[in-house]
Amino acid sequence: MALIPLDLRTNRWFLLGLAIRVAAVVMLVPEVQAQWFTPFMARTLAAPGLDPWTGFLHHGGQVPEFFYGPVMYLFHAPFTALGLLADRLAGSGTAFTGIALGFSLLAADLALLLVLRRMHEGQEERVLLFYWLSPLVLFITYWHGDTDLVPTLLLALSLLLLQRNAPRMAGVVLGLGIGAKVSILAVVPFLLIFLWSHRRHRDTMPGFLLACAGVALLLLVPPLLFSPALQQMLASNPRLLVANPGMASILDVDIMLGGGQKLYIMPIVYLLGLYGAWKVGRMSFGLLHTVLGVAYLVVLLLTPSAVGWYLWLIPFLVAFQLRAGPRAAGLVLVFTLVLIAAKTLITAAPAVPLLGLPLGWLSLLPADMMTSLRLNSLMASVLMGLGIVLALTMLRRGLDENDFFGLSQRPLAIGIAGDSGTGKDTLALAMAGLFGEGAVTGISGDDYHLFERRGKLWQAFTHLDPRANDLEAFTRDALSLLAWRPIMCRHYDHATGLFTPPRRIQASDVVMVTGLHALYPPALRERLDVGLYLDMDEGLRRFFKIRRDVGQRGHSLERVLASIERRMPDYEAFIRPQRDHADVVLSLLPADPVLLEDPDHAGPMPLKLRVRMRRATSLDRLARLLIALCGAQVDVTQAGANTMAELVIDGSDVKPEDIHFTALQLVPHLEELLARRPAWQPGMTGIMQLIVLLQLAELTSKRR
Ligand SMILES: Nc1ncnc2c1ncn2[C@@H]1O[C@H](COP(=O)(O)OP(=O)(O)O)[C@@H](O)[C@H]1O
Ligand SMILES: O=C(COP(=O)(O)O)[C@H](O)[C@H](O)COP(=O)(O)O
Repeated sequence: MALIPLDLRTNRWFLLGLAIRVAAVVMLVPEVQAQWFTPFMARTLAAPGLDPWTGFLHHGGQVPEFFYGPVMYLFHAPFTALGLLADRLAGSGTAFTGIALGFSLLAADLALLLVLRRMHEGQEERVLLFYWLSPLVLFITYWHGDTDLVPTLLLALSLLLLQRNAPRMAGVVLGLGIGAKVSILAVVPFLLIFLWSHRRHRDTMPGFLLACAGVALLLLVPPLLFSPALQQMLASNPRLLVANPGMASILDVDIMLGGGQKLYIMPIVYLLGLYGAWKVGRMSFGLLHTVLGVAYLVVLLLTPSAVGWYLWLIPFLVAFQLRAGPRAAGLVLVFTLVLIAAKTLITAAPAVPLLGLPLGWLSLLPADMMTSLRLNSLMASVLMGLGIVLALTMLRRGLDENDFFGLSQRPLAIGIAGDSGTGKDTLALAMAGLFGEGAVTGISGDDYHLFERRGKLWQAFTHLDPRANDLEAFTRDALSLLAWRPIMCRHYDHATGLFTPPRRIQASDVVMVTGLHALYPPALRERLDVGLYLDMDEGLRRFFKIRRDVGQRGHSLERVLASIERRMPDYEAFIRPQRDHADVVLSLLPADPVLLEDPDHAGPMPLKLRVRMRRATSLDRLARLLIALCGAQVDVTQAGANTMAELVIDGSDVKPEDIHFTALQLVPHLEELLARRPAWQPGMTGIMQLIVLLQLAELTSKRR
């Protein structure tokens, strides 16, 4: 129990679900476990060897007994070995071995709960409701006895690792999943399409694929080569391509083409699913969960599949219910209950050795009703109908949300304008941390200065004069990147005041357009999804600019002071007016202005942040969360007829994890939408990241 987090150990719903599970493991003996899995584990562990499958057949085992890969066997071995020992000591046949197998599944069950809680941080209570108390999980695992929880756990863990920017580890875990049950292979093309759809993930694809393939081949090739029995068991697995008389196969659904030829529906639907995923473009995590869930659902609906396969839906049904709210939960519950009723009609109820009762309400029904194909077909038809409604609902919801980055087919465009030293580069760098290094391409107005530092023409112009900058090229190149076209652009090196040779800049999922004039050209401004203007307190700006330009850019104090004074008219004429075109105006203010009087002050500079927003719903909720979760002081002024809504936030010791938790409250499926866990900055920079993210969320909700 020590592995279980305290908040779970004291949660009544968790304890209820645990009690149900333990009672089921002790009291019920599912037929598939009694007939197949327990004898296989008992016999092979009684005579351990490198090839348990052949050993089992030599000891009179029947096929198909355990048509899983070595990982499934190794997962259950520790628990069932203890059960076998208990049976040896008690002389109780395989009773304890069966119970031990049940507890082995309970361990996988608990691990999957923990994985889903990490995947949906901030929604742990509802994860308990939608997963831990799911009738489907209880029915399939503890009533019917399938062991699909193990590959489902590995699949969910692989998705969590992808979400946590660990693609190589995700590949290893997915390889283990394939080593548990080969059918997980069906997921791999969808994950590759997801990775490919994010330019920042493309270079991680080889690592992910090699790790997955390497682990899967290492686990499956040797046993398959050297164990004819395993070949026989896997090949006879009724769910694979080989159709077995009397048992369902994924090729059961077909259309006769005459002349004995058939058109198998499953391969067609699977390929259409891959094509659909490819056409979506940049896929959020939420949409990846949706695509995988719908793909599995379609496979399940099109094949009278084993009950266990429905477990693979669980992580995606949980994600769907968390995002889509009560109506979705109701739809999933109805689907689940009809599924359980339909499957109960055709599968055996577990034995109850302790009570000796023939369990199952079915024994109360007239015998002929049980075998009536009409009832069975009716249930299957209702299930198909509900399944199609569920699949369409999941797909619509997933596609709607996928628009978080604006149209998922094009880069997101964020503009940051402001005077020199107001924090444009600092904020752009912070936003790159939010979206992921490889996800952001930056284009800076400084690179479009017309002259180098020593140029004589700086006598005629200041940098703030649009005529001293090639704003046409700046606009043209920014729009090229936003159309996914690469550009060739030189760089203005502030360390030397010289231009570097042109270099190729490739577009990515997010394009940050920063510079003195980022909101100046109308053609550029109109294409931005969010326009930010940094309006730093002038005293603070001078303090920061002097410290930077003298310390990092090699200017003399006199030159910087003279430049600041000389630029004031152009600031008023060309830079400040951009503020009226911004969606958000961010102003860093000194929390302790006295510190500015000491130009040599090298310690921390406590800051406040004033935020003015055009699009500002849930302003009060944002303020409340910043106060409650970030420990900040917040003053709110609602928007007026001609004024923007305003927040003044004070709290320079705001921690990144508090900002992350605040963001999850405001944008619950944040990580799914960003397809990663964002890296937050401390203090007011982190708050600025949050404000920009909320603007993007507002933008998407408006587009829906
Ligand atoms: N959010 C911030 N928090 C703390 N200091 C900042 C922040 N933004 C800017 N600064 C300070 O101001 C200086 C200038 O910032 P910078 O991003 O280079 O401005 P710009 O790109 O607008 O010229 C930085 O060197 C840094 O010391
Ligand atoms: O005003 C700016 C813009 O840069 P920023 O907005 O980053 O301050 C710089 O002074 C010029 O680019 C020249 O740079 P340098 O002083 O290196 O010649």
